[in-house]
Amino acid sequence: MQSGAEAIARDTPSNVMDTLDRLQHSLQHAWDHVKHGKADKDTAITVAGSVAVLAGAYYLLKPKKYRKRPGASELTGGSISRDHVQKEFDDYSKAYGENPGEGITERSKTTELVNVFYDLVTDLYEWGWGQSFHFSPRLPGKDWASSEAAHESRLAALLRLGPGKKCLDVGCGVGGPMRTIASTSGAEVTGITINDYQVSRAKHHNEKMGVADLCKPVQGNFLKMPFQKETFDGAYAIEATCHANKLEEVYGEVFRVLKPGSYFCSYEWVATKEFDPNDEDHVRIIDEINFGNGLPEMRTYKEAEQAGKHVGFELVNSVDIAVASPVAGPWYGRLKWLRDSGLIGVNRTLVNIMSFLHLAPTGMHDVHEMLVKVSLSLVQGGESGVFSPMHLLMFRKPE
Ligand SMILES: C=C(CC[C@@H](C)[C@H]1CC[C@H]2C3=CC[C@H]4[C@H](C)[C@@H](O)CC[C@]4(C)[C@H]3CC[C@]12C)C(C)C
Ligand SMILES: C[S@@+](CC[C@H](N)C(=O)[O-])C[C@H]1O[C@@H](n2cnc3c(N)ncnc32)[C@H](O)[C@@H]1O
Repeated sequence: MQSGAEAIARDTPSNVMDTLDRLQHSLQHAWDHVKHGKADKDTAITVAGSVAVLAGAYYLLKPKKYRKRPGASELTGGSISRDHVQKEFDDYSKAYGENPGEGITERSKTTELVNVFYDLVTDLYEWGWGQSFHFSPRLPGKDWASSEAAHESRLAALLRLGPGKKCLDVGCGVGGPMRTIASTSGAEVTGITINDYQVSRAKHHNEKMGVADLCKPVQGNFLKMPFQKETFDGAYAIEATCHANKLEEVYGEVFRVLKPGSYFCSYEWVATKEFDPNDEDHVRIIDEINFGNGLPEMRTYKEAEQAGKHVGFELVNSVDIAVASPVAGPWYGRLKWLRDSGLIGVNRTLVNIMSFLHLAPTGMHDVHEMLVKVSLSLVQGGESGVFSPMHLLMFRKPE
């Protein structure tokens, strides 16, 4: 069997391997000094520096098959060719109006802009967050990964999924939730996303994790789904329907493809009852959240409830998971931690280095800056309580 080091040696350019070799030798030399009690300040600096460079090189150059996430040196603009990333980002930015609360000005372009948005951010999300593009409350004694899985599998339980059932994931991203839900319930999950780059990423992960038989990502518009009526035994949407101009349009399509008597659960992005449209700060926070996340506008949770009822659903439950548990940590804690620990700063430096070396497409810097900014707005939205990304709505299609 091939070792990790051999694989790195095979997949890495020889000049880089020479440099790594030299570093390894000076590290060995310095370590011998330390062992024999001859360590001085220079030796300590050599050891610390070499460890940092080796760790950095390993992080950046580790061959793909040993990684769960893309490396900083592999950031792309999804399906957008590298010379068009800057222009697409500039056009995306111009699509947002100047007036408070305006969101996307030409609503006929929303779906196209959302697709561009995900071409621009998908690699950055996978790199800096993981395969599930959503938030979760932090459960006591659990790490973020388990808290995320619990947030996802709650939906499998609510939808009463099990082996032989067919479920729809409305806006599936690169399939993190789909894999959790299919593997906890045994149900077959079909995911739909507007973005074809995400479909290729989702297929790649499904194959790698051995769940491709149960998880089927397809490219398509959730406002006009390529499925027959009454196909699915259940459906869920995780932080995805917020991209639709009108919630009725996407909810109506979900209603059509569900079998009578089955359930639809959605974690909705909403302005909470704390939101005051006359408070300039609240409006600014929501505006910034819309821009940095590809949203046409923000809905209130009441409007979301109404939208479901308008298309024929019965409302079974409506609860803001962000405030439901008195013991869970806040959903924005992970973003806050990334910022406070300095990791967002490290990422910014890496993106800048990759852009300077032309390893990342021109424009990636601006996309990353948009995310840095929106991470602050999201934390402010959470701390002030005016915004929730997880208002759970559970609907039932009548028999
Ligand atoms: C549901 C949606 C996306 C929710 C989250 C998955 C993303 C929202 C903001 C994103 C991020 C912000 C800061 C980035 C950081 C600057 C970068 O270095 C690494 C990636 C981030 C942490 C990134 C990760 C994903 C988010 C948390 C929306 C789109 C409807
Ligand atoms: C924030 S991501 C969430 C992804 C996934 N639910 C998760 O939690 O990992 C939103 C998803 O909605 C999808 N989406 C947005 N608008 C869409 C549309 N009109 N049709 C299909 N998918 C859409 C995006 O492509 C993306 O996959």
